[in-house]
Amino acid sequence: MEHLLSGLALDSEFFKLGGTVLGLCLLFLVTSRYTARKGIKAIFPPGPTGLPLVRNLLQFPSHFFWYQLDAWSKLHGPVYTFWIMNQPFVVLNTAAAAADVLDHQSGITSGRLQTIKGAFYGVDRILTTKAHSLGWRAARKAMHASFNIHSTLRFGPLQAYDATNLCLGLIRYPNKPFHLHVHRWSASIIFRCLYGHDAFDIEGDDPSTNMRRLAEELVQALLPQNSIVDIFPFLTPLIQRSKWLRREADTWKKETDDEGNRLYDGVDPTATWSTFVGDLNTNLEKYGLTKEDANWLSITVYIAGQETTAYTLRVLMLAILHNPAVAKAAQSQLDSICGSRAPSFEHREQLPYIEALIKETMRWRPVVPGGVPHLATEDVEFQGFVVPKGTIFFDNIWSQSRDPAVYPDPDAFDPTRFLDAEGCLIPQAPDIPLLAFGRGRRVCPGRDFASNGLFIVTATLLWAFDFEWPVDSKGKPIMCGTSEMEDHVVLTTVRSFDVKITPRREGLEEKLIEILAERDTDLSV
Ligand code: HEM
Repeated sequence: MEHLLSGLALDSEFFKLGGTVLGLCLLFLVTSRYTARKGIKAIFPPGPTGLPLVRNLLQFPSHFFWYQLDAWSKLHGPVYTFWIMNQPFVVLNTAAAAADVLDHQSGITSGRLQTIKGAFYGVDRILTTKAHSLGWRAARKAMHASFNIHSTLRFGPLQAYDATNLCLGLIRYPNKPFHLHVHRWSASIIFRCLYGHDAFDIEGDDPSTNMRRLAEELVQALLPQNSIVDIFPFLTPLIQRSKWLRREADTWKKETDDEGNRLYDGVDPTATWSTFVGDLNTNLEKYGLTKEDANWLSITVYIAGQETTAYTLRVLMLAILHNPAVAKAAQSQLDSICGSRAPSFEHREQLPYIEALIKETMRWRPVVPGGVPHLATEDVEFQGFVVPKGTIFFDNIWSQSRDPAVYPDPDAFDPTRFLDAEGCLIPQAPDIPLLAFGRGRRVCPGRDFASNGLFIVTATLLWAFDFEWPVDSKGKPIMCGTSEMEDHVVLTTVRSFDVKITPRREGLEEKLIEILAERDTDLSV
């Protein structure tokens, strides 16, 4: 009984065999909330055949589920359905299919799974997992006010500062693993735009440690195999009545609430860039939020924005190391536009190759490859199919990004696919946005902020350094393969690897210190 809420035999052979997969949102393995409804004639897209009763459950790998979704897409085409028990999952494998369902019908395809264990953890306070409701709308509105394409520019100076600080950290602490540098960089940016304060130092305290731990605990707690209550919902009243059975969820909620409030109440009033929390606090009434909502929204922004951005930069570095010609082309454009001046946002329009490099990184190895599942809140008709309310849609970003009809030779890493013959960025087709950020009403609200941060950091890194694989004692490069990915439930990134950096400019360290001083002034203006 002890682990009733916290998990059913985590190592259970049953789940090891085929059960686990779908991260935060796929808790419905056995007890789906979906019930086939009388009165409508459902026409599901055909998909893989499964076994009686469990259907496709045992065909699911316990890790990297998007590779299985991709393999099925090769057999069943742009859309197919797979089933876990009686729960249908419709997988959207082309940008056109995803646009048809998630963009053009977003009013009825923007729900999220709600699970019993999730309710114990209070995940309806987290924007990413909130139902498509008035509360979700209020939180999105507040988020949009700070992170829309225009307002997010106010964080530019701090993103430029932290990009420079990352470069300085790489020079000063060359033995520190690259992924830790990157983690500090992305945590510092998101943290500072939320709460203010100074940039994180690479060797000092990491003020985001607690939040990161709590985020990881939540992801683990909500894994399908860790949620017996979603498998046997009749246990719900028992757990509701027992503090002892609820204690893990209650402890998590309290700790997260306390940590969030500590950070929220400690927002730096001297920050000159108008912090997200500062804006929320001033406008609670306008956004229709309580202080508790605002606290949880800030927590969400940290959780949703930190790893995704860091993981993308790790992939970008992997791509550069495997494609030195790409790094050279980017550096040649940087040198001709910026010369000895560090790149800034003012140079952005003249650096289309950097933009293309970032887009290609997100296409080549999207860090949310299976998307975040959307729930149909009404019956949905598309392409001759009728999919009932309660169906879960997978925005299969992985397969969409490697559709050869849209991206010829999809395995190649080639930023020029986003450029025209003159080297200018090709305008985005309406149904093919940057796929990595998802779709419809749920599209990532931090996408402009993330793109800005990735632009300035990529430009600054490539302006400052040459990157190579380090070598072993025999002079052999210590490489990481392009498919050596890690599975982080709904996220993925490349495994950690070392990088050899060589400054591209005389006196780079001093120059970076000067730039930091200038950028510090920009921050205080
Ligand atoms: C490269 C970095 C990032 C990637 C690849 C990424 C990707 C995504 C994806 C795929 C979704 C799901 C969209 C859908 O359901 O269709 C999402 C949702 C979300 N993202 Fe991002 N994201 C990134 C950075 C950020 C940042 C920096 C923030 C915050 C400033 C953020 C905040 C959110 C939030 C709050 C949601 C949930 C939206 C909702 O459910 O209504 N993301 N993101």
